Amino acid sequence: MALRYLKKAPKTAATDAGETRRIVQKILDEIEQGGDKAARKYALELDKYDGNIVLTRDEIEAASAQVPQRLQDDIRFAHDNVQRFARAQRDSLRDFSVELIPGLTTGQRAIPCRSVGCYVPGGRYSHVASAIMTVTTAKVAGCQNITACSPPRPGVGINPAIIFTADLCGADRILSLGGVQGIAAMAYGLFGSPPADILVGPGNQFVAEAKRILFGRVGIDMFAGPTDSLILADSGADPMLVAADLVGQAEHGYNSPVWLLTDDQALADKVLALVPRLIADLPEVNRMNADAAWRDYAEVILCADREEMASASDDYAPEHLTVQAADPDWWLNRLQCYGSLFLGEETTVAFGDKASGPNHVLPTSGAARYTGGLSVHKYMKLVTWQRATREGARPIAEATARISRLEGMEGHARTADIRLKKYFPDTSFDLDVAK
Ligand SMILES: NC(=O)C1=CN([C@@H]2O[C@H](COP(=O)(O)OP(=O)(O)OC[C@H]3O[C@@H](n4cnc5c(N)ncnc54)[C@H](O)[C@@H]3O)[C@@H](O)[C@H]2O)C=CC1
Ligand SMILES: O=C(O)[C@@H](O)CS(=O)(=O)O
Ligand SMILES: [Zn+2]
Repeated sequence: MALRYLKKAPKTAATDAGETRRIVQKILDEIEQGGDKAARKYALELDKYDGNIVLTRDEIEAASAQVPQRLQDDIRFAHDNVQRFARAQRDSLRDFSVELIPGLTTGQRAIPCRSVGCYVPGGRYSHVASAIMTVTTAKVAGCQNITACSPPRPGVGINPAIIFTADLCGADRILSLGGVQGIAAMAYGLFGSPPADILVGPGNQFVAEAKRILFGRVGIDMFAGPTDSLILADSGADPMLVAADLVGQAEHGYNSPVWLLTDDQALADKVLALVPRLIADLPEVNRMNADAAWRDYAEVILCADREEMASASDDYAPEHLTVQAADPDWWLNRLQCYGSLFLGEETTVAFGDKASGPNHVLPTSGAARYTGGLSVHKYMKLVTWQRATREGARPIAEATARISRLEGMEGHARTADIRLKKYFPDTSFDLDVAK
């Protein structure tokens, strides 16, 4: 059966992409030319901030002292879970060596990137949890030089809880800069920071586009832009929990899609009735975000059965995927495209967002078709090495000479010839390509 849209979105992640690209490219170009001064200009223009950019130790201590003890304890609890999950990831990655043929030993090493730039979003909300996710994971990976940046609030600076968290998790430097200017400062090495080898962290469409444009010149974790979330629910799901979870993630921003796929029309109807009520009950900023996201980006789709639900879900490749349906193991085995999966109503996306351990920096806008979320592995380069004895080199050199000649690469072939001649002077080799 064809999917039946009970609610179809007029907008998608591609809406306004060209305009975003134009804006971001202009800011990047200006900051590359103008350095610190141009970055400061944008901090003033976009975030109404002209204060100190690189936080001093005194400023960090003063900000930390403003964070109430219980909140500090909660942040430490979340940090501990994220750290333990990241350590398990690091331990799943191992160096190895293998003798492929006698005398030829090859190997893999995982080497952490030296210099990391962590973006911590802070425009609409104060994303303390994002500081935990990016900085902690870089630290566990073994990165030596970690810079974090986050948008200052007008005239005041970064939210104190973000400063406390970035420092707790191991940031070596904190910059009061948001958006494209923050990303540019870390990529280009402004304000005395070393240029980043890799930029990580989530952000709005401007931040995500800046990372995308800079990719190649620096590494990036992935395209982690406006949050999106999909729920798979069957007739056994609790409509109130489904509706609350959709609204919970729609509050991220006016462009944060939420999608519901179900094989039960009665459930869909109840959720469709509940969502506007839950949105109306939110505080003002959250309500405005969720209202626009629901109106412009949300979809509710009726499917024939769970197989059709799973297949359609893989096409969306959502950042967050929640299953509120029977037989969680079936879904775990069947689903293939998502950033992070939440099985059963006892867990929910917000748990992963804030405290449970698996990273919340995740691929958006369909990027989950080809990548997972932020992990220790994203900060590590998997490099290879090889060494050989003269006997081990012999068959490799023979094959190399002939393959190189077949390709027309005579210079390559001669690097093999010269070794065979040196190591086996009394042997003659047929190193020509067969005519
Ligand atoms: N994919 C993921 O893993 C996660 C994604 N997010 C997403 O991060 C985003 C956070 O967005 P925000 O609250 O906006 O904070 P943000 O920190 O990403 O962006 C704020 C900055 O945007 C810049 N900006 C605002 N308007 C601009 C304009 N017209 N032109 C150029 N620059 C402009 C300002 O410089 C400001 O500092 C949300 O979309 C949220 O869904 C958040 C957490 C995780
Ligand atoms: O996209 C995400 O992962 C966000 O939902 C994380 S948070 O809720 O902003 O912490
Ligand atoms: Zn969230």
